[in-house]
Amino acid sequence: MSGKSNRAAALGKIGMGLIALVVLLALIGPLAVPYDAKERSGGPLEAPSAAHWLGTNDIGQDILAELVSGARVSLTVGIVGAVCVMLIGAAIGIVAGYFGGWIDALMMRLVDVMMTLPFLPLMIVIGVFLKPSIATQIMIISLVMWAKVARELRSQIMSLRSRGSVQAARSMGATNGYIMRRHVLPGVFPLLIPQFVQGVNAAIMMESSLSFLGLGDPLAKSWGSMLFYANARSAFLTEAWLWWVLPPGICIIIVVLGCTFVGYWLEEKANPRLSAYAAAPARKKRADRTLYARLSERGMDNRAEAPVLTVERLQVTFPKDGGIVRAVKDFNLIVRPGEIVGIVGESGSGKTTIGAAIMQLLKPPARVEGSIRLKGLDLAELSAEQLRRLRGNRIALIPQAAMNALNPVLNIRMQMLEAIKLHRPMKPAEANRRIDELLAEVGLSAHWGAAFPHELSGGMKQRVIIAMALLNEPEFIVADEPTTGLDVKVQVEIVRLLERLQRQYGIAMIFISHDLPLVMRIADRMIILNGGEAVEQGATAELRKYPNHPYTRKLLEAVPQIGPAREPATTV
Ligand SMILES: Nc1ncnc2c1ncn2[C@@H]1O[C@H](COP(=O)(O)OP(=O)(O)OP(=O)(O)O)[C@@H](O)[C@H]1O
Repeated sequence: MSGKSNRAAALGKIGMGLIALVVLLALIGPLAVPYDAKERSGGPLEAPSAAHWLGTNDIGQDILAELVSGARVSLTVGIVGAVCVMLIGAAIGIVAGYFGGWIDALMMRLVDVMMTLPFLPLMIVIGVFLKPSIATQIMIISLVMWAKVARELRSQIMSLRSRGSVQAARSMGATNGYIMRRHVLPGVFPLLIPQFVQGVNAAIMMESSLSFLGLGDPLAKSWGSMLFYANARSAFLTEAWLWWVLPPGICIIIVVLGCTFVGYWLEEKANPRLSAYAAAPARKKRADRTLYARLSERGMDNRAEAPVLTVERLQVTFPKDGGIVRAVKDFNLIVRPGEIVGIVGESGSGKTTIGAAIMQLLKPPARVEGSIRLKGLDLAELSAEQLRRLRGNRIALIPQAAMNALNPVLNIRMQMLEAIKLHRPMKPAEANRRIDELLAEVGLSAHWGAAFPHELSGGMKQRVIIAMALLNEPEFIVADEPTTGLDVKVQVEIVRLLERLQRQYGIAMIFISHDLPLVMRIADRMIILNGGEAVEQGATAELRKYPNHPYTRKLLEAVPQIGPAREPATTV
């Protein structure tokens, strides 16, 4: 967990402690009969005598009782006020953001008007007009605060509405009610909680201000009304302020600080990207050090480094119709640290078979010959248990069809938790933090962890698969057609994401695809495969400029437009 998240959690605990203190005060409130300052003579307030504090003088009540009673009023107005604000603001924000068009235009103009109205005169006019009471205070608080909530939620809903999964659900004939329930509301719900806490905070402040202005219920003792009476009876001018101004002031500060800390913590929890982004530079630095800084320190490029993966004379055959299919013929491959090697070839050329052979996933009757070494470790010699420990841990696969790779009956977080548990014992809290961090890395907010695969668009599922592949920080990744079935825009997003993460973590990777332009975007080196045979290989830029083999030339000619090739990793 990042330092920032630690800080947020610590502040959250302090905040909850402060709020618990005030709630305790509010709970014992009924036991304390408030001292009725109104009944006292209209003269200046005094500092209480010792007898007063001991409850032995004729007033018979003390400031403490008033403070305790005030906690009830302030909390009630704060919570009820915030509930009203959230209900009005959320209803208007969600409807405007979801339906858009003229409904949105109309509602947002109303929001604009509300936000430009001068707050203080409005409060005084309404308060005087409706007569001071708790109900009036709640009404003023709701009226003044809903517009901000509506505006923030509207923008969230607009971004959720445009997500691929919502579009897909709509294209499958899902009703507005279904989309709202399954896609939109689950997306905004985590944001409502921190907003509510902040709302309570603001409402308590506003209640104090209203009461201080004399717009509070004259019969209900609140901290604000204590300040009102303190002001009205000159306590601010005498030493009595210490007793009549400081205690309610401190109570207000305690509850406001408590809500602010809890709100901050909840916001971090609802949006782990806030902390993930803060943590990102440290992570990058570490990856840079392991890969690029290390290389420049030695004055060597990565071609001089020991390969992460070495494949020598790989042959794969399948029995078919009494004969055999030679799916891979005499294939050689070297992948060095931090390198992406693209394997390109048309359908049936043997790409997936090579990936499966590297992952040791081919079973008889498939026949595999040759050697596959991960940092010198001969994978063919490992036992089934050793291989199990290796897969998903030191080497990971990003499979072709993300839709089939995810378990439809488990939510994303459960699947990611299982992937971690398979390889390393981790406390649930730590594992969950790792999951949130990885989801944020692939551009998904933490609440998607609770989603089931069918709730995710193809691109989102592929992001989840990428996050799962990275969970245990593998040294090597086989990305087998990781963009199949995705539209062109999402394909580019996924490739950029893979490239960023690969650079960030310094992982070696093979990127398998039939899509030559896509491979050229990401790969440092490429291998052109035809009929199970590597017909040509070389640095991407070289191969593009000077293709030797007729098949490579044919493939290049078939590409209408090619984007700039990725610079080799060695030039960094
Ligand atoms: N389990 C199997 N049994 C028999 N033949 C197989 C098997 N798996 C693959 N092959 C054959 O091996 C050859 C290479 O298949 P492979 O799936 O590796 O190609 P590919 O380049 O990945 O194709 P695509 O891009 O369509 O996935 C094909 O001729 C295929 O028919």
